[in-house]
Amino acid sequence: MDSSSRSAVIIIGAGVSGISAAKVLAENGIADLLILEASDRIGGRIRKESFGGVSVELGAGWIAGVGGKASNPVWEIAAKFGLRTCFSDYSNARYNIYDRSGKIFPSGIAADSYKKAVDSAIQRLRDLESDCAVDVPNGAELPLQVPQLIIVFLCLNAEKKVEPISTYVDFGEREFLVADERGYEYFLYKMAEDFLFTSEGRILDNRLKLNKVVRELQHSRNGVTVKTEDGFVYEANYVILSASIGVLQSDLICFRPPLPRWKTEAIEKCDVMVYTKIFLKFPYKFWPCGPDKEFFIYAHERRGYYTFWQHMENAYPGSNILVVTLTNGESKRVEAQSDAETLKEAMSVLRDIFGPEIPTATDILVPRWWNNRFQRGSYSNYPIISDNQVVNDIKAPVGRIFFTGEHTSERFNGYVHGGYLAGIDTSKDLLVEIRKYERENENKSFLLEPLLALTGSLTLSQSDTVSGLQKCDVPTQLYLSSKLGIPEAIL
Ligand SMILES: Cc1cc2nc3c(=O)[nH]c(=O)nc-3n(C[C@H](O)[C@H](O)[C@H](O)COP(=O)(O)OP(=O)(O)OC[C@H]3O[C@@H](n4cnc5c(N)ncnc54)[C@H](O)[C@@H]3O)c2cc1C
Repeated sequence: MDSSSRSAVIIIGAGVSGISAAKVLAENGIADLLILEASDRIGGRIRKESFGGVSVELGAGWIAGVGGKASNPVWEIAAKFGLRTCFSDYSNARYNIYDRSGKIFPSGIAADSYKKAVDSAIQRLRDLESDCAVDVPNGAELPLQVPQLIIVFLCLNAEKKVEPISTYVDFGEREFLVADERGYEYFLYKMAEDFLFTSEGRILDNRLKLNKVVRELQHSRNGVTVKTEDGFVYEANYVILSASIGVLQSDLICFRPPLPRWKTEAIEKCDVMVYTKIFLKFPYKFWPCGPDKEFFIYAHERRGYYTFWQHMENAYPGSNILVVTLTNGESKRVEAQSDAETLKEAMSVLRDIFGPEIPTATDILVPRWWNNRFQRGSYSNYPIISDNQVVNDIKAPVGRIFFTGEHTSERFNGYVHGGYLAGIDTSKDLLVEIRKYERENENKSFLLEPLLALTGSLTLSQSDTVSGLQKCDVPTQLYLSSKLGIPEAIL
């Protein structure tokens, strides 16, 4: 058992939603909080790693939704802390489509194919069969993080309820790649600095506990007992759980009593998207560079086979790094094989495009989001045609357990700003609950004391009225609660 006493709130997970939730609580006077994080770092799906002499982002890489009528809060924070970013102009990707023989599709055909791809996406949406990828020539597949394709959905006027992508409607259509040696996660450290004790860029506050894998949440109307894999037990009045939808779908965390059916059904309904950026380091550049060449597409008959490429010269000139993006089935397939096998496949694609003479990559980095038991995927993906009930149920608290994370954001799920805003929302909901509880208890103590004095059977001090009542016998409880109209609170 950990020596720490009961906390007001335990936050599980130190990704962007957990940190923003904790910050709001701290700013509102809940200093007695504890953050339990399974991994050895904060950031969750915001994660940098040194590769090929620069800092690359294995998870979130872009600040998506910039330049619109409202300001993206993550963009504002990044600007405040001077995070280095560069604009990603995807618009030319359509003119850089290579076939298997390395020939670039003539711009007319490419544009036409692109239009077909867009039409195909619309059709698939209308058929309610969208699986987050669309066809390009030869049946290749593009990940839907490519904004132009996402924008397509904005224009949809389908007869069913097809929601536009709120990020682009609200915050704008521009995307900026974070290209900062301190990493995207730097803004999280800066946020944490506001309420946790830090020194020389490190968080030293013992309210943040790393390497604490939560395995069990035992909850009742009196509080939550949190058990971690290393055998520690923590008590809290409330818990905020920010684990991803993939983790909620797995058996990592056991709930006692189990979550109600409406909750588990909603959790199961949300798809998990797997999105993988594979980094390749080369001794020198052999791909075309320039402002309209950052992205290129490989059209292969197999859907999603090493389709979407980006060079990192704009972000880090001279880094000689290429990134290829895979999704879902291809991501899982590649995660299951050795990096050497993946390197072989990627090199074969690049030799198709640029010829046999190109050098072999000297290094490869393959993130494994699907097999990471603290993530189980990259981000949530709600069925495009659905009502808000699923997300509302996923977000709804169960007793004293509150849920947060990008998957609980009705408008911005799947994005960093979705996680950030979800953390704020969840903490605000919890604060309302805490204040309500405090008010009710103040009223109870105020009303109970004279009443109890009258009965002459109990003598309770004002401070222990509620906990004391739990010790008295059931008839007395029933009597008092019916008198006071608070049946649930003291039984
Ligand atoms: C490859 C990839 C690319 C992406 N690209 C973009 C992008 O370009 N732009 C964008 O805006 N978004 C992008 N996203 C999405 C974005 O990263 C997420 O939406 C956001 O970071 C999620 O934050 P979160 O706090 O909800 O969850 P997380 O970051 O997953 O935080 C949850 C935390 O809970 C911890 N945890 C899990 N289980 C337990 C447990 N049992 N006990 C204790 N701790 C636990 C985890 O370790 C994690 O730290 C991308 C994601 C991925 C993976």
